[in-house]
Amino acid sequence: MERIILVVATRNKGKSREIRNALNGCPVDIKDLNDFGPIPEVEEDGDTFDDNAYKKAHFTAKVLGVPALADDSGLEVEALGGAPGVYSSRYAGPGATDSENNAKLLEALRGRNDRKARFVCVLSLAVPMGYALTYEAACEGIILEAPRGDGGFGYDPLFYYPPLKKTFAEMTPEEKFSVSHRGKALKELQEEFDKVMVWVRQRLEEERRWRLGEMCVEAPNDE
Ligand SMILES: O=P(O)(O)OP(=O)(O)OP(=O)(O)OC[C@H]1O[C@@H](n2cnc3c(O)ncnc32)[C@H](O)[C@@H]1O
Ligand SMILES: [Mg+2]
Repeated sequence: MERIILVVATRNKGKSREIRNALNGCPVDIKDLNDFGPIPEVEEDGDTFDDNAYKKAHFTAKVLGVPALADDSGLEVEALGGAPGVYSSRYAGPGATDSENNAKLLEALRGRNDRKARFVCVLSLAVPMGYALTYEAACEGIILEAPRGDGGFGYDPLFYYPPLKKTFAEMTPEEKFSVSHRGKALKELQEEFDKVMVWVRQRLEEERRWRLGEMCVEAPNDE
């Protein structure tokens, strides 16, 4: 049987590495956005991780004509009312670097004792016609007063995970995968991967027949 192509729809190298490592060995041909010509960026204007994950996955699947897996994730800090949340990648402004975002977070929490936070990850796997599967997970921790460790990406050096007494940036990739928001969501996807591939094949077949006018299926609402 022909292998399914799955494109990992992220421009974040840290995320891409974690997702590709997790799916390595799964019966699918993993591609990333660099394997295709340049495609426009999606505007991440949804109010929730869920909305943005679906938007990125569906847009990419539609443009490239192959199933796509997107990740929308971020950090929710309790004392900041859940900020930076869906704005995590641009907390310090459009195009902000990880260190600018981290500096802004430290500033926002300066002098605060309540430093509880959680990382959230929503994965959306969409086919070109718009059907999608969703996986979601979170991981709770504490925001430190200064960065520790040089692994990982994003807010990892500030995110301390008490059960392992390490920040995400001090963990090996395997340790981070075993406890992180993205690791947990990816494990759920891995566990039912065979079923997911059956579902994808069915949707692609429906789509093919639908294009040929052989059947009348209702496409889900497109945004
Ligand atoms: O949209 P794509 O192209 O996937 O890449 P992005 O970096 O813009 O990703 P998001 O829109 O989902 O923003 C998520 C931000 O949250 C942060 N983040 C998410 N997961 C993280 C993790 O595992 N460790 C550290 N920071 C993380 C990081 O700053 C990301 O830029
Ligand atoms: Mg983004």
